[in-house]
Amino acid sequence: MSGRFIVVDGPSGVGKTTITALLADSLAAEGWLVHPTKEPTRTRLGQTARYGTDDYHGLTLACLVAADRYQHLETEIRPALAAGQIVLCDRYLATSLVLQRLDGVDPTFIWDLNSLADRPDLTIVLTGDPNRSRSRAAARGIHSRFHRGGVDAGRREMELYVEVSAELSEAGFSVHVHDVGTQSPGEVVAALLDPVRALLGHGGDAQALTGSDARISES
Ligand SMILES: Nc1ncnc2c1ncn2[C@@H]1O[C@H](COP(=O)(O)OP(=O)(O)OP(=O)(O)O)[C@@H](O)[C@H]1O
Ligand SMILES: Cc1cn([C@H]2C[C@H](O)[C@@H](COP(=O)(O)O)O2)c(=O)[nH]c1=O
Repeated sequence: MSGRFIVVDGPSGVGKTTITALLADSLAAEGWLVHPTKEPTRTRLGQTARYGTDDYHGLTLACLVAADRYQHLETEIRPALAAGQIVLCDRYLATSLVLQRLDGVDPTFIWDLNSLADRPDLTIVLTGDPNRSRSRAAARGIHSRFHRGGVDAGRREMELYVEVSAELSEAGFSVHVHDVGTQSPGEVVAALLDPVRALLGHGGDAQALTGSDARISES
């Protein structure tokens, strides 16, 4: 039994956490076993990375988030996949390729550091107006130096996510870039269900999920 590994990435405030949660609800309502999670994780190591960006920079932060990722894979993601679940992860490799690069780390080092991390079955990259994303992040609350900086910082972050999406595709990753524009969270999720259902292999027909597939909930 083997599940599916889907990650949701993109700039601060673009809506990753909101969309991951709603996507998880939609898939669960269709009967799929879903394991929503996020990086950095809620462990001591992960929280050190999430809230420690004023203390840790460059190579140190790159190694911290990579260590958290390997622990996450070993203790949570791989077991959930082995149990046939759909793992939905808020932030993953694209974040490292963008934020650590903004932090002055050579991309080759970031690729090398992550070379033994599992390749997601689908990488969703959300993009959107940097002004809107930055204001949403500010309204929600700032807990990282990467959230600070004005719209110029937001624009650079967004451009890098677009570049990194192309890099990931070239490296053989399956990448779906979605511009959220002025869509509501519900509209974003509705648009993302197409590529997700294509991955899950039932052509958008939730009724086809009736008990024979190992990834379907017993309930
Ligand atoms: N499509 C949307 N339309 C309107 N508001 C949204 C939308 N998506 C998210 N929001 C709101 O924007 C704020 C930031 O959303 P969220 O925390 O999901 O973003 P994020 O990308 O996970 O941010 P971060 O990376 O900084 O944690 C939240 O208050 C959320 O309710
Ligand atoms: C996965 C990942 C995270 N970070 C840092 C950047 C931010 O401080 C936090 C993310 O916090 P949020 O609550 O999700 O906005 O973690 C990083 O530098 N590199 C990474 O790969």
